[in-house]
Formats: sequence, structure tokens, C-alpha cells
Amino acid sequence: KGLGGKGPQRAPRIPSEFSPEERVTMKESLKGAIQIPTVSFNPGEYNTTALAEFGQYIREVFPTVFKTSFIQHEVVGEYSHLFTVQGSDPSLQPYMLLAHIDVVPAPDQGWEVPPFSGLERDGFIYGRGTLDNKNSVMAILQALELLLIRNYIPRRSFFIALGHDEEVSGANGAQKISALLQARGVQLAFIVDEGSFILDGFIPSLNKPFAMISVSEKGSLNLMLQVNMTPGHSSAPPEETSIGILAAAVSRLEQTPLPNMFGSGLPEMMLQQLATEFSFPVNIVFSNLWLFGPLVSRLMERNYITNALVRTTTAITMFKAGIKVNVIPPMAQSTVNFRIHPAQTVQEVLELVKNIVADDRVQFHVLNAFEPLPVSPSDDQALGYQLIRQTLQSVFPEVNIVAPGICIAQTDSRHYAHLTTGIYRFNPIYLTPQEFRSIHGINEKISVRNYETQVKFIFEFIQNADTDQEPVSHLHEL
Ligand SMILES: CCCCCCCCCCCCCCCCCC(=O)N[C@@H](Cc1ccccc1)C(=O)O
Ligand SMILES: [Zn+2]
Ligand SMILES: [Zn+2]
Repeated sequence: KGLGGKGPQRAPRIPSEFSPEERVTMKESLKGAIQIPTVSFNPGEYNTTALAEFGQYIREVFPTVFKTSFIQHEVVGEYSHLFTVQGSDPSLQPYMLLAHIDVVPAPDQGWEVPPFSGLERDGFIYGRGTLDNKNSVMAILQALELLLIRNYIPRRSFFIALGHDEEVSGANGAQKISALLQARGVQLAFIVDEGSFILDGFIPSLNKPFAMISVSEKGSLNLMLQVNMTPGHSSAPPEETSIGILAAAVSRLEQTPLPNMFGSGLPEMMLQQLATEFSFPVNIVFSNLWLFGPLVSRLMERNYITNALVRTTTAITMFKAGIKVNVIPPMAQSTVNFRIHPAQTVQEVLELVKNIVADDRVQFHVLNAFEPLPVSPSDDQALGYQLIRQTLQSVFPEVNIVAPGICIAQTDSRHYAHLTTGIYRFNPIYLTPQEFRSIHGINEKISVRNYETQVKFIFEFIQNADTDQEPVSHLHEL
């Protein structure tokens, strides 16, 4: 399976070996990046001082990237960065590496070390952005810097797009870069973004880590529910208030999960691929989903992460009502955040929700909505997917399971969907369930080893992408 053939004569491969000094510089550069609090608060509301400082910082720590003649650097939307790395062979279609420089807020409370300290403890670098997503920003530029220092000249052109507002929708960063590329007529072979990892310990009976490459991404619907009632004196209350009506409506939504979509796509494909890795009887169950599908589907619902893979999830995230202790509230509002399964559409979810609420006094306002992303190819012919597989094999020889999956969150890559059919969301680092909870949570940290390996992966990946070989189809023997 995978990429085949020997290409024509080309520059010798540069080994991914880094000196002790380079390894120290690498981790110190990441720490410096963590110390710049590039926080996004709301759309259009960011720490602009920090974002500007970050722009200066990458110029200082990656001087070769900025002075190389075949690399064009542009600032887009004031704080996002687009690098165009011109390859020597224009016949090869370019690809793009994505990451974002902004982070979610991190109040000090609960952290073992201050979240913007970038402190190293017991082999880990702590801080907001160490997993989401300054690790990728820095690793991409670091790998390129190290390649350039070794006189690397790419054959295939590629872009590096670093958004500054991914955490609040990407409207000023990714969307503007995407529009710029579209205006230039760019079409991409594939994109690699954040969104999945080498998962370690997510499936109880699977004792080894597996790489999940997300080939699709859930959509979203932010729906505001509102109830208006005539206000009055609380000493003579009506039978129902706006708060009571709305509370009952959102409670119905919480108590009525949207349909389990297991059986219509990727999770089944993933479990079938994993089946042989389990011992009896789980291997039999996963390889015979035609029979055990209903059982597996119910088991998936029991865990909150696997539940998110099989259905559109419902999260009540905001509730606002009441103006005074003795006034019947004129209005109650609540916001519900749905993450839409790739087998459903925004419209379908809206219909289901209205039927569950089933109360004409509740008004629905769509704040914003985004359809799920199409499923990118993961077959033998899919260049981006096969390049990730190939690079995994050499950098992580111990990881022998690679499976396509769904990204349960949203990423900047969704803004580039019209530029390519191949979007792969994958960070080449190990992630445990505890580390998963630290993303947007507390004590986010990355091991120095994990970070070094991420740099190595990208260093290898960029060279692997220089292939002019289309992935070969595998001939199966009958
Ligand atoms: C069978 C076992 C499978 C186990 C599956 C485990 C899945 C774990 C994968 C970890 C996914 C981590 C995702 C990281 C990317 C986070 C991106 C993010 O937070 N995006 C925001 C973007 C956004 C969207 C809209 C408004 C504001 C921000 C998000 O909320 O989705
Ligand atoms: Zn992120
Ligand atoms: Zn995030």
C-alpha cells in the first residue's frame, strides 16, 4: 500500500538528525512562543499586542525562513501569516500546512505552573498552546528552518498558513488567507491541519496507540432559543414564566439525544480497521458489525468522547433571564451549541430540534451554522493521507495502526474546503485522554520528546512530499 516507485534522480535525502544544541534551541523557542499570550476572547477581540509580538518573535527565531529567496512571507488580516515556499518543479501540485497562533484564555486557577510561563518540569513544557496549537506553528517553522540550514530546496511548492483567530471562528485569519489564495487561482493537492493525534488509551481494551487521521469534521449550529412573556408583579405570578418554559425546552433537548448515526460512515470503518488488534471476543464483534452493529453503537454512546463520534451532540452553553427579584421575567434566552455529525445537515438538525422542543412559544434564532465537511479520500490513491502514513512508518515505527476518523471539533481547514478535496487533520504527537482534557482546560503540556518528534515528523514529511509519484494502487491477490 502507499507511495510507490523510484523517482528520477534528485537531491540526496537529508537525515532527520538534530544536534544537542539544535534540540535545546528548538525547545527554548517553543517556550518563548508559549510566553506570548496570544489570547482570542471573542470574534474581533484579541490580544493584539501579543499577536504583533508573536510576528516579531518568529522573525527572530527562524531567520533563515525569512531570508530565503524562494520563500515569500505575507501578513494577512493584520496578524496571520502566509508563507509561500516555491518548489523547483512547477508540475507538482502544491500542498498546505496549517496551524494557528492564537490560544483560548487561561486563568491561573488550577494550573501547576502559570499558563503563560512556558516552564519545563519533568521533561514537559507547560502552558496554554503547547498542544493547541503553538506546538504545530513552531514545529512547522522549526522543521523548515532546519531543512533550509541544510541547504534544502523543495521540489513541490507548499504554503504555510498560520491563522490568528482560529479559536473565535477564523473570519479574519484563515478566511482571508483562503480568499487570497482563491483569487490567485491556487488549487491544493491536500492540506494538513490540527484535529487528531496518535491516540493512547482512548479505547480500554486496545493496549497500543493508534494514529487517527481525521478525514472529516463535524459541522456546527449555534441556536438561540427565546421565550417572551408579559412582565408583571411576582406576587401574583402566572402559571408559567418565560424562564420555566425555556428551562423545560432546553431540558427536553438535553434529555433527548439526537439520533445515533452509527452505521453511516467513518467510526465503523475505523473499528473494522482496528478489529484485528483486539483479542477475542472484541475482534469478532468489530469485524462483524453487520451483526453486532446495534450493540457497538450502544457501547459507543456510553463514553462522552465516542458518543461525540456517533451523533450530533447537544450542549446548552448559555442561559440568560430575569431582571429583578420581584419582576416576572419578560424574556429568557438560551444558546445551544450542536456539533453536527457528517451524516446530517444543518437543516435536518434544525427540524429535529423544533420537533423535540414542540412548543410554539419558543422562538428559534440561528446565530451561525456550518455544514459538516465532506469526507476526504483515504484510499491508496490519496496523496496527503499516504504521505502521512509513510512518514508515520518511519518516524513512529512502533505505531502500526493508522485509521481514518472524524474530527469532533472545528478547525481552520474548513475555510479552505474549496481549494482541495483532501483535508487531513492530524498532529504527529501522542495524546492520552488526560491530555485531551487539558486542551482548553488546565495544565496543558507537551513532553520535550513529543515536541522533538513532531519537528522530526514535519522535517521528514516535507521531504516525502517532494515525490512526483502518484500513490500506487495496491493489487490484491485473489
Ligand atoms: C474509537 C475511539 C476514538 C477516540 C476519539 C478521540 C478523539 C480525540 C481527538 C482529539 C481532538 C482534539 C481536537 C483539537 C482541535 C481543537 C480545535 C478547536 O477547539 N476548535 C474550535 C473552533 C471554533 C469553532 C467555532 C467558534 C469558535 C471556535 C471549536 O470549538 O471547535
Ligand atoms: Zn486548535
Ligand atoms: Zn482550540
